[in-house]
Amino acid sequence: MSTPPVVLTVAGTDSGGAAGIAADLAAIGHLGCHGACVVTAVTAQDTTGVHAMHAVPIDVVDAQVGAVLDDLPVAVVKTGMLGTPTVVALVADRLGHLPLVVDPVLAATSGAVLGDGSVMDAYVQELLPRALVATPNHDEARVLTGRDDPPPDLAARLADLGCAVVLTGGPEWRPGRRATSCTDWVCLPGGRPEPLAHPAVATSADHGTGCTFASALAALLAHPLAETRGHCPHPDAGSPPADLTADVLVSACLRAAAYVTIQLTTSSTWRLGRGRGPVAHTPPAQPRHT
Ligand SMILES: Nc1ncnc2c1ncn2[C@@H]1O[C@H](COP(=O)(O)OP(=O)(O)O)[C@@H](O)[C@H]1O
Ligand SMILES: Cc1ncc(COP(=O)(O)OP(=O)(O)O)c(N)n1
Repeated sequence: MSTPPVVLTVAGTDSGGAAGIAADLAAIGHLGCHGACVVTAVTAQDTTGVHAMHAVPIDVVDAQVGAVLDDLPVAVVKTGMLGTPTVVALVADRLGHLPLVVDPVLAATSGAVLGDGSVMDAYVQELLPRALVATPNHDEARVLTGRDDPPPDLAARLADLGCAVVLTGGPEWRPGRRATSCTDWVCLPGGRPEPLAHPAVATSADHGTGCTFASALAALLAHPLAETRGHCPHPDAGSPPADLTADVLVSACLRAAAYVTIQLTTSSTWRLGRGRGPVAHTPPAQPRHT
């Protein structure tokens, strides 16, 4: 195997091994990249919720960033739980010259707040304008825009900040009806939102799905970006790539959603924990060809 592209995840830990760094490093590795990590926060978390949180001191976050940048040719940075506006600003400042896939984590599905209003403001003002791609879910998009609009309108509004947007959507369960599909909305700055639909997996083992999708997308973008920009983008290489075409983004989104679907199918028969179980982080099973 040739040298893999490096994807750096900047995120929090989940003691239950479902979301955050655990999900990120598994997806990044499964999709042929080397994962490096900067830990921003430690959470005491399980399948039922988040029980405690500790923000890693900013000088230690900064030292982790420095250690990675000094030694490894980072192709893409993926961000998850950043936790404080200071960490959001540090990422924009120290990593803003690299292609950034920003998952603007503000809350866990269990309801726990992982980023408050000041973090939300920092995303809008400092990080999203420098990102290559943002991957909010519908709730995060509503909070970031302050509007309660349909997903395609929110995707277009966020893309006006200057980044491509993949607004993710899990299955919509309505009383008496089983959802059969999920729709993600993709929008490039100045472009029209396009729906990408894929089959829904019926499962309650989906904790960590958003982290897994964003990391899979980062890994799948790292391959073409490392190829066109060279394997070792120097920290001073300049502005983020203008080479993210709609075709490249859509293809990476479809493949990231297919990876998530395979992992959700695997974990759908597991019985782990008392709440929403983890999405599988075991090596992916081959998709079935009928
Ligand atoms: N039950 C499911 N079956 C298939 N795909 C799913 C399912 N739930 C979520 N996904 C997909 O996983 C990705 C992230 O989902 P989403 O639920 O929006 O993340 P989050 O955990 O941040 O809310 C999207 O591509 C979404 O369509
Ligand atoms: C440490 C940590 N980071 C992120 C999340 C959110 O995870 P996500 O996959 O977006 O969604 P849920 O799994 O919470 O539905 C988290 N819970 N913990």
